[in-house]
Amino acid sequence: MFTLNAAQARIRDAARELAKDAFAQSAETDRSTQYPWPMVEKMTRAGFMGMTVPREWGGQGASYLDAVLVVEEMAKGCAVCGRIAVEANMGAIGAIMAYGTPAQKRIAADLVLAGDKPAICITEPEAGSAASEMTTTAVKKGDRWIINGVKHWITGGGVSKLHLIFARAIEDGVEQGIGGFLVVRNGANDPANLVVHKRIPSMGLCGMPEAELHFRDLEVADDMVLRAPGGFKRGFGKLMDAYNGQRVGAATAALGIAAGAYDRALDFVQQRRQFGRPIAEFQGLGWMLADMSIKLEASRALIWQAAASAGPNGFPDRLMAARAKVLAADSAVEVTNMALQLWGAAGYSRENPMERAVRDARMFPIAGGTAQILRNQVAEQLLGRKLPQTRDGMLRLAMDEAAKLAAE
Ligand SMILES: CC(C)(COP(=O)(O)OP(=O)(O)OC[C@H]1O[C@@H](n2cnc3c(N)ncnc32)[C@H](O)[C@@H]1OP(=O)(O)O)[C@@H](O)C(=O)NCCC(=O)NCCSC(=O)CCS(=O)O
Ligand SMILES: Cc1cc2nc3c(=O)[nH]c(=O)nc-3n(C[C@H](O)[C@H](O)[C@H](O)COP(=O)(O)OP(=O)(O)OC[C@H]3O[C@@H](n4cnc5c(N)ncnc54)[C@H](O)[C@@H]3O)c2cc1C
Repeated sequence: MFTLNAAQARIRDAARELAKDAFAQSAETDRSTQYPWPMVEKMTRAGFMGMTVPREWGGQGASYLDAVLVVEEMAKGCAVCGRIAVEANMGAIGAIMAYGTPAQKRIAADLVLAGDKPAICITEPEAGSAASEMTTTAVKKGDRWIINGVKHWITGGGVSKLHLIFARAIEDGVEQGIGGFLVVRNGANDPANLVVHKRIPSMGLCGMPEAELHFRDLEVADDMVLRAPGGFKRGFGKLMDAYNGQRVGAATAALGIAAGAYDRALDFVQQRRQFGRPIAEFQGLGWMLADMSIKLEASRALIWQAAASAGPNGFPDRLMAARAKVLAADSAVEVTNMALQLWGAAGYSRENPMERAVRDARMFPIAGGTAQILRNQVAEQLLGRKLPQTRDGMLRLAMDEAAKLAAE
């Protein structure tokens, strides 16, 4: 069981205070679909952007556990702000701080500490869950790499400056594996060959742009290649290792949205009266509140366990991250729906925050590895073996096993 120490409690309390401002503007962010820049400025001043960046690069060297405390509180007030806190502390920035050159770390730290939320560019129209089937290429030409391809559902596309692009690295016509390529976008047309093709309208989290990005002969200098240990051959695995941090962050954003809805439902049922008494007195509603709190506490326990598994310079454990994300994402969908139900028709109104919480929560069993894919990953870790999802992968596995049996 975890108890927060005094420093962690202070971080949580500071975030809880700022989340009041975040809540005050969250309906307008949802309505306008505009990125909440005023809140980003406040989060930057509060030290919540880039808090996990090591001290030597100007950050606080905060742990993943510190960061999830901030993400949960910010997401309780404003789901978009919660997601901003995730990507400003985990995912791309975590990968760069682990694998980057000093120059790359300097660039990334300066951007994030000044309020940038990096974009991580993995998914393609034909490679979603099957992300390793991506077709975006980076072809080496002299001391540069030329990137061509399309990524979609890129969170922050159009507002983010720092981009970590996953692409197939090709040298001398030979594919080397999947690598990470860093590109800084400084404005609408810079670099011109990173095109924000369109914004994808979404159901929830409406102040966060989701975009389709086109790379058309986008040039990346060799010194902006993020080289993880093991080179391109291990590139995808190493980048996914870092991505486990963002999975824990996404789980926490889901938890925060659900916890915010729960708090508001708990208040509501004690105020709202029907049949001459507060609706909280109806046993069926009490059981709903009980189930909601159980799901939230269980999610928080798995999230904190996963965050704490990272250790000082590592990433959260893959199995723990997947478990936490599955539970928190599925629970957020259930808990926000129950919270809306407790508010009755008022919950269904766009004048109140409940319907927004339901829409905001819905992304989490999809993005960051779907609920189904992450269950596959949990099963793989439990069984200690790969569970290939392609037909030829299954066939190869069966043939290997048959060959082994024949040899015995
Ligand atoms: C991993 C998958 C894409 C399945 O693809 P494959 O079957 O080709 O992959 P594997 O053989 O399982 O893995 C290849 C390689 O990578 C290593 N790996 C994979 N996952 C992890 C991990 N979580 N942690 C550490 N290492 C990992 C694996 O061990 C292999 O390494 P070796 O070759 O053995 O050395 C698929 O399972 C998958 O994860 N799909 C989901 C894709 C996804 O999560 N996309 C997220 C996009 S970003 C986003 O959505 C942001 C939203 S947010 O709010 O955060
Ligand atoms: C709001 C939002 C933000 C996102 N942000 C980013 C981002 O910043 N960067 C980025 O790169 N991507 C991002 N994504 C993309 C996200 O990672 C993908 O949507 C996700 O990986 C699933 O891919 P897909 O949508 O193509 O679904 P598909 O892979 O086509 O899956 C469709 C359905 O089939 C199921 N399925 C697929 N394969 C299997 C299997 N083997 N076993 C069982 N079920 C399976 C899935 O679970 C799902 O239910 C975001 C998505 C959303 C919705």
